[in-house]
Amino acid sequence: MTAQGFDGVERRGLMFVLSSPSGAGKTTLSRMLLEREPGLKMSVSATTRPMRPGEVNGRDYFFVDKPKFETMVKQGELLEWATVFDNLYGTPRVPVEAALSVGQDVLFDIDWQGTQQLHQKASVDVVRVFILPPSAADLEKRLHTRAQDSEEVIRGRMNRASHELSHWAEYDYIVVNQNVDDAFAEVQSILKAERLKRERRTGLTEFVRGLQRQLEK
Ligand SMILES: Nc1nc2c(ncn2[C@@H]2O[C@H](COP(=O)(O)OP(=O)(O)O)[C@@H](O)[C@H]2O)c(=O)[nH]1
Ligand SMILES: Nc1ncnc2c1ncn2[C@@H]1O[C@H](COP(=O)(O)OP(=O)(O)O)[C@@H](O)[C@H]1O
Repeated sequence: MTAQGFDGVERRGLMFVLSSPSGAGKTTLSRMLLEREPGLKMSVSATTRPMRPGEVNGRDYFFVDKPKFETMVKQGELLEWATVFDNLYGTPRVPVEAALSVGQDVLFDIDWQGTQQLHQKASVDVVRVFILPPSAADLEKRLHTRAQDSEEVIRGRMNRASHELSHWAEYDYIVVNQNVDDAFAEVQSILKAERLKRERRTGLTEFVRGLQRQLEK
């Protein structure tokens, strides 16, 4: 599980988690990260929720029915899974392990339940970021401008937001998404700094030994 840093020092891949109340901006920030950060691969979840306009099966989610999802759970195909808004969501295990094994970092857009499960399994490799909206009014406005859900679904998402918010303290970093470019810069800085953490940089001992050999010549 090693990646090569820009400086040539090997390190372990990391699992970068973005969570937030629905509508706070996870999807937007994830897309920006994937566009600008080479070496980062999105984990595409499986879900039983209906596809929204503009979504693509296999890109945004693997859209499956409930029996298929339950089979995936039984066969141990999911790294974590949870019920959110009456639908089932889960992370397929194989693509994540494959990406980490070739030295890529993996980005997850999952809720607090999935984040807890991932952290229990791989704590040192998991970086947890929680995105907050600047206000409840902004959150509601964003859910409306996204124009992908019915009034009833939006009401449900707003009702759940306060419950989701209550899990903020289980995360390593908190970003308020007021201006999207500022929030993106903050999320990107977290990723860059986490990639440099000593304990992930498995190649450091060898690198420093090489430096010492050069100095002793
Ligand atoms: N535990 C878990 N949660 C997921 C997974 N995929 C998506 N979610 C979460 O499910 C919630 C609903 O996602 P979605 O229906 O796409 O609506 P969104 O909130 O507008 O992104 C969000 O909080 C996602 O982070 C997953 O694989 N596992
Ligand atoms: N900082 C921001 N300011 C204004 N609108 C935003 C901002 N960030 C995201 N949005 C918009 O809010 C809506 C919800 O964002 P989205 O990324 O889908 O949220 P989530 O994935 O957390 O549900 C989208 O229409 C998106 O374009």
